[in-house]
Amino acid sequence: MEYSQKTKALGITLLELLSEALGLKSFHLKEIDFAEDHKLYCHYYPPCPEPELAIGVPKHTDRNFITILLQDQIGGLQVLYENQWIGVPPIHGALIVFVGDFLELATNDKFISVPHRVLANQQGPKVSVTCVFNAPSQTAEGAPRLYAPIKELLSDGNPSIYREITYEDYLSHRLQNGVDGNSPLLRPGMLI
Ligand SMILES: O=C(O)CCC(=O)C(=O)O
Ligand SMILES: [Fe+2]
Repeated sequence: MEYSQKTKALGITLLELLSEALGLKSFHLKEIDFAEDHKLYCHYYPPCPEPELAIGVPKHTDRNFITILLQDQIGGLQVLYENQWIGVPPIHGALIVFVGDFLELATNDKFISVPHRVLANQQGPKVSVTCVFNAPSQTAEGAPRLYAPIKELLSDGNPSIYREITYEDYLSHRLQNGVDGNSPLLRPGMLI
């Protein structure tokens, strides 16, 4: 409970800093409901006798605004950087922050949602905790919530590259991707 409250507060601070980094007022991302739907998930990875034949979590991008991840000392998290899987070594007390697909969309690709995966491991069990800031599918009035790049970030030199979409549109593109793990934002139906 306390961890949940602290990570929520950290997430809000991050949203303020990210807003400023984008040249927006510090409350901008928070005010467009980025901090509204906050959840905590615990992952348990049992030790795997043949890790080369298995995967902990397959390649994916996160379907939210941001993820704050706490990993233990076992390791196995990798990010895809320039077509190579790079290990993210565990550092005691450190948190990892992922930009999710909806922040990539909102910032018109200024911030990129990086594909990542978790390898299976002979050691273990491994545990991790993720705190996610989700993109609500509906408005407070119950209408489908629309997502598009933030207008203040767009200009003639930086036109919107994404269509206005609902969370349902996003999910259906994500499901069409099957198991390739690529961001649904790369699909033609998302791009203008
Ligand atoms: O457990 C981990 O290290 C990462 C989990 C993850 O990528 C996720 O929950 O989206
Ligand atoms: Fe993830």
